[in-house]
Amino acid sequence: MVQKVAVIGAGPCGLSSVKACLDEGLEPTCFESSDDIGGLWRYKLVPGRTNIYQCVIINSSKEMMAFSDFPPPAELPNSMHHTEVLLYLRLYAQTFSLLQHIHLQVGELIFIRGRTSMRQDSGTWRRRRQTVGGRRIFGTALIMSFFFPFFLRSISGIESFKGRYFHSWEYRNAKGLEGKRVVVIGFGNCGCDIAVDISRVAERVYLSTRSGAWVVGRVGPGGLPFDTTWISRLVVTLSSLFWAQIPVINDDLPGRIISGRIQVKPNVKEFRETSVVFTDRSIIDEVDVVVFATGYNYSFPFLPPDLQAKSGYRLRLYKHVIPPTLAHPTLAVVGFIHGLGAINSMAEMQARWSTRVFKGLISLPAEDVMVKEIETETATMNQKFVCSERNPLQVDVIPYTDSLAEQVGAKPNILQLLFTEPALVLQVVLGPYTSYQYRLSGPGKWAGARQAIFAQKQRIARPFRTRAVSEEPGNEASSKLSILLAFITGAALLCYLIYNWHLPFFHSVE
Ligand SMILES: Cc1cc2nc3c(=O)[nH]c(=O)nc-3n(C[C@H](O)[C@H](O)[C@H](O)COP(=O)(O)OP(=O)(O)OC[C@H]3O[C@@H](n4cnc5c(N)ncnc54)[C@H](O)[C@@H]3O)c2cc1C
Repeated sequence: MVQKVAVIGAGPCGLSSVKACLDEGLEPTCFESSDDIGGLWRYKLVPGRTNIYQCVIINSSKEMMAFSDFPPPAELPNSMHHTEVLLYLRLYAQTFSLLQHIHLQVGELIFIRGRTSMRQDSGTWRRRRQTVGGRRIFGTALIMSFFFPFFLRSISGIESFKGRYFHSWEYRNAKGLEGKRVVVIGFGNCGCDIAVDISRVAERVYLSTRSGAWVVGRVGPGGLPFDTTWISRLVVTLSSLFWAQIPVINDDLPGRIISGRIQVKPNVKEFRETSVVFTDRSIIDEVDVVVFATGYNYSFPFLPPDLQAKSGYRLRLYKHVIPPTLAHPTLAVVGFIHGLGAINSMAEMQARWSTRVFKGLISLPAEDVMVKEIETETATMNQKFVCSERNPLQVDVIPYTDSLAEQVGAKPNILQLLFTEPALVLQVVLGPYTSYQYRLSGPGKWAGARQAIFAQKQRIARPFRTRAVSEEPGNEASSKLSILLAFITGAALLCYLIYNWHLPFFHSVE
């Protein structure tokens, strides 16, 4: 009998989960509470469950965020606006006929475990609300992660503050903030994006940070996307000790700081009626608006409480996916993961791994072994990364995804490829770490994967080709000269870096 799988949410992780089920011959039904697919990437003027602001541009470049068997259209820009991310998701859903498996506007869902007796877990899941499709029993469930805004209400005096304050979750655009004095609290990606956006119209923006961050631009060497140069198997292996904290991706922030439009401040100590006091005792008066870009907490309200056990700040999930305490491994959490890279490819691999666990093709260790592994991993994670309630977990993206891919049977065999296809190995090891490499072999092998890898540089270059450039001999000579100059500049830069121990394109804001 075909196993039925309930997939909750039709955001990027839900869509790739539906596809993973279909690829494995399972029968998915996806339940989406809103009226459309796309999750967070469907911009709504009125705040909904998941939200983005009007200016959001994706942090990872298009090739780095692509699903493993669906390269984005070459003509899309490398750093896509949220409308283009949504377009990509719609194309993905259409191409793989996912829409027919998705129910929209299903209302709130609660899943309860099926039981064969009072004590015996049957391993099935039953939907409690029956708005769509009547009573349904599912063999397995794939759920996405759900976040809610985290307010720093602990800062004293917020109740006496007479200005306006809100969480970044409510922010859409800078309308209404013209000429205002605004304090943005939080130096993460949202806080920095929003501070930059508001700083174009406000009188002044103050950006408060507790511990600073590395700020990285999207534009890397040669005008190419930064991540396609810096996130390769080789570079990441060589620099794995470098990233204790996920950097802030922002091209405009340094320019706004240097021009004084944004002033960086330390942590907020207290609020007064019209002013904000910082921990260095400096005070900003006549503050009109405070934006709490203080991140998100997660919650899985539809799950039984015993499955919400935590290890450190993270949920206690084996491989960050499956609760170890279930009598039957029939529930997986997909996309509850952070690392230096796009969530899409990690979540997609989690879904591929989960569906094979559901089918019994991957067997899990005994409960105590899984629990021990989770605790050890949590301890290592806490040592290596800056984890907190709002950044509950972080992984090294490549080793983590490889470890799942290995069990799926889709990890690229680099040693073997070295002998059979050395040109491909160069792309896989030195080229951008794109997810097509997980479709070269094994279950889910895609005939187009090899070509997708070889053509990724052309797809990256395509949006830059906006005009015809003449190929006159003069141009050739000047391009040779450019290469020579680039070489000399590179050598000089390297000497400078070694001397000063800095890396380009990174700005540390403390
Ligand atoms: C401002 C912002 C920028 C970001 N930028 C990036 C980026 O550049 N790169 C990146 O990799 N990640 C980024 N992220 C992270 C982002 O969370 C992921 O890109 C991605 O959207 C996660 O996919 P998801 O499917 O898990 O969740 P979502 O996209 O949030 O989708 C979840 C879906 O589930 C539905 N749902 C929720 N509860 C229920 C329920 N009870 N029943 C049924 N349906 C339900 C929601 O309506 C929604 O459609 C960003 C996040 C934010 C907030």
